[in-house]
Amino acid sequence: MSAITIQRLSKTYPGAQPVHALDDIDLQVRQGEFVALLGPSGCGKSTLLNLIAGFEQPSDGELRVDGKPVAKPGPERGVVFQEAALFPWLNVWDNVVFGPQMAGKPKAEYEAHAHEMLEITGLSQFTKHLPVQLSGGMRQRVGIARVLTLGSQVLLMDEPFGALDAQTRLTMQELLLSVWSRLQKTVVFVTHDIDEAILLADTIYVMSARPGRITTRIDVPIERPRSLELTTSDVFNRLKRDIMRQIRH
Ligand SMILES: Nc1ncnc2c1ncn2[C@@H]1O[C@H](COP(=O)(O)OP(=O)(O)OP(=O)(O)O)[C@@H](O)[C@H]1O
Repeated sequence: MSAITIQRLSKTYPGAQPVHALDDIDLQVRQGEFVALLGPSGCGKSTLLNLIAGFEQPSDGELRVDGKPVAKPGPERGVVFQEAALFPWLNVWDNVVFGPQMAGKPKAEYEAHAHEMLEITGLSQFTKHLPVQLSGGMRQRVGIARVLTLGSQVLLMDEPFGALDAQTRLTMQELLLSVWSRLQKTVVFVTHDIDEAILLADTIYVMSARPGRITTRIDVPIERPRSLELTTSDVFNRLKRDIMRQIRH
């Protein structure tokens, strides 16, 4: 069974001038697959992600995660935004365990897991730091550790590295590759950066604007494990040229 099944999905935002944000979207995401949604600003990438997250409801069509229709947000679908919305008065540890604590889980059920997720995201030495004491990249790591600690099998990432400087962005892409290969989560990753999509994803869906549609599906024919050096290879550049051509069309 696919982790995410989307069929003939459309979304129109109502209003005096309704916005037809998505039209006739078909998409299947396998368990453990890394999918990138790539397209220009306004093509509906965030709308699609918000529908999968359950923040919005489709106007038409079907959307299932693990076979069940999505009716509302849930802990099995963790969302990482461009800015990690951390509680500024809580330290890293308390931010990361906030979800399981609020869900009333006993410490024994989440503590060891939270420590492991903090280790995987390189935060073990920073558990007592407040968000204000961390860089943007470190705050995003906390955001990722938090959804991993929640136990979400599906990670929905909306330009999570879009606000970071170029160097930090590369470090975070490497971190995400390593987290993904260790934990085999299903990831839907929104970006308008072609390099980022090729480096990270198994499959890239290219979207066009107004109304947002999927124009092309690309299987990234690059073996894993992947590293940043890939981005200067011939196969990478050929694929990048192809995608740029398709986006221009
Ligand atoms: N809540 C809303 N109400 C009305 N229109 C909306 C709403 N959210 C998004 N839209 C519109 O839907 C269209 C798609 O927006 P969306 O944010 O999904 O695109 P995007 O591809 O993620 O863009 P960006 O890369 O700039 O974030 C845009 O025209 C946007 O203005």
